[in-house]
Amino acid sequence: RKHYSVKDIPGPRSNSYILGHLYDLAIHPAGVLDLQWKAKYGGVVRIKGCLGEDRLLISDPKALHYIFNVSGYGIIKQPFRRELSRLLTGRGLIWAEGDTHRRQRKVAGPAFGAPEIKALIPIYNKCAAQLTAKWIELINGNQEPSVVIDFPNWLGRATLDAIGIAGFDYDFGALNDSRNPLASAYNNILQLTHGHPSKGRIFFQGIASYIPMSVLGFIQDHGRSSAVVEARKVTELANKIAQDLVAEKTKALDTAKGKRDIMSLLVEANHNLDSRLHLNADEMYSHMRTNLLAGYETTSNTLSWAFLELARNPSVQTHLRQEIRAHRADIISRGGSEFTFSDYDNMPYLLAVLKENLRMNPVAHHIHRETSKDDAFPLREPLTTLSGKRITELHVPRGLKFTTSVIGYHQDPSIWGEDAGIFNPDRWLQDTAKVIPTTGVYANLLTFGSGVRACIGWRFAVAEMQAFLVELVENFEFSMTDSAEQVRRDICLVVVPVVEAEVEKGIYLPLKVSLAEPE
Ligand code: HEM
Repeated sequence: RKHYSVKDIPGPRSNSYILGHLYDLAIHPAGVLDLQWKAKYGGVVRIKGCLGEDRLLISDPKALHYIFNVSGYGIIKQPFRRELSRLLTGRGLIWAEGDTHRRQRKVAGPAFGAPEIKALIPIYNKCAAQLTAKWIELINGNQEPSVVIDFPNWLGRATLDAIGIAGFDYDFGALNDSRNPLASAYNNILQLTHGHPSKGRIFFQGIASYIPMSVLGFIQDHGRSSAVVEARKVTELANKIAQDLVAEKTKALDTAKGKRDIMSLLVEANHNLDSRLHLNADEMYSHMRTNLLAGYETTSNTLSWAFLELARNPSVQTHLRQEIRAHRADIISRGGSEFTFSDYDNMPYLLAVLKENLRMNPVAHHIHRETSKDDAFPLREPLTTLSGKRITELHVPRGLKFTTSVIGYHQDPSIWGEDAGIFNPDRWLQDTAKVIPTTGVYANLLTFGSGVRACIGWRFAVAEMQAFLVELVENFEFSMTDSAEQVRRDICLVVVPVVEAEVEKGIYLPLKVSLAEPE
């Protein structure tokens, strides 16, 4: 065990024995400490958990490649985090580990392939067009030529509708304020359950791995704290709706074929499988809750950050609008009316803006893991230990908790160039954009994770974001407001915009929106 220790790895001092760096990491804007520490200590930093526990914060590309793409199920999710996730998502993909995960993924994966997502494009286009119609109404009803729009609120409702219809053939009616109980339940669920963590909650999470799973499970199933009670209510409601949807889709198997939503495809795939692979009823309901939670606020907040970047960079906005209009003219000239999957994929500047936003604004800025055995992480940058040894391989003990720093990796100048900290879509149009592939399922980025546990919905999210960007940038111009100038990146499971002087508003990003001038 002597050789498998991280005690000799340099890192910042902690001022709190009880909370280590966990509280600092939770209250600082996302990524700030990661970048400071990376600049000082390099791609592997020793940080403190609760009660003096040693952990690591890792952004070294070779180590990340090993963790995500080589180790397979040898590196696991932290068990207490899986148990906490069970409360909101049940025993679905986010919770599952090892063979159970492999089996679930095999059944669920095919519904997220490229042809399946291609078929969903008209749904995303329609949801984006509905949002446009609403904003035009607001602008027309206003004396000024522009209105101030709270982006996460509007994009949240539009993307909830999109995932409802494309994911389950279920209409939340969120854009139309239909007061659907499930929509209200999921609206801001993350802020309710993960926002403004107290020191007590951080300490609880820090030591949760020492609490037996059965006790943790009991707290979740019977606890009285408002976050836990609310999460149980949401679960009950979502399970009931999932039950009805699965029943309806199972019935539809014998009659009307042809539904292409993710859940219908899953029900169909499950039906055709032999019983060893089968998802049971509980797993099917969990799958719906998992996709709702994993696919909704991630997408809407990523889009909110994209529009902030566009408002800050008017020339990027203009360039993108020109590309969209040229493509629109093409589509009309060939007798079409809508953007298709291949239109979106043949718009280099759109892709550059999308990727640059995913690089600068990864909403899952930390991905947490644990070693399941004594292990060795290879390093790209040799590291000098506290005792003066120079190492190119890091021996880590079994049970070590560590965090991969997505922002640290995304802003590594040795990969992305000296201007790695700046939003610059043009980098994706240059040859240097073909950087040596390191890790990630999309664009060499870790925004969607990588390896066996990579985001199952990344194609879904990319296509959906393309549809919203194209529709909204074609129709509107976006500019900054005083509040938007003070936006900071708060951590609420995902990274969300919060206005410094208006914290009480929660997730909030007001931008000025006016009709785009015709060409
Ligand atoms: C911009 C939008 C999105 C981002 C940034 C994102 C990010 C991520 C990341 C980083 C992971 C890996 C977590 C880990 O390794 O611990 C993940 C997993 C997952 N995501 Fe996404 N996601 C997005 C959209 C979606 C959508 C639209 C869906 C479904 C419709 C979805 C479903 C899932 C599921 C089910 C998992 C768990 C996969 C597994 O463990 O096998 N995500 N996502």
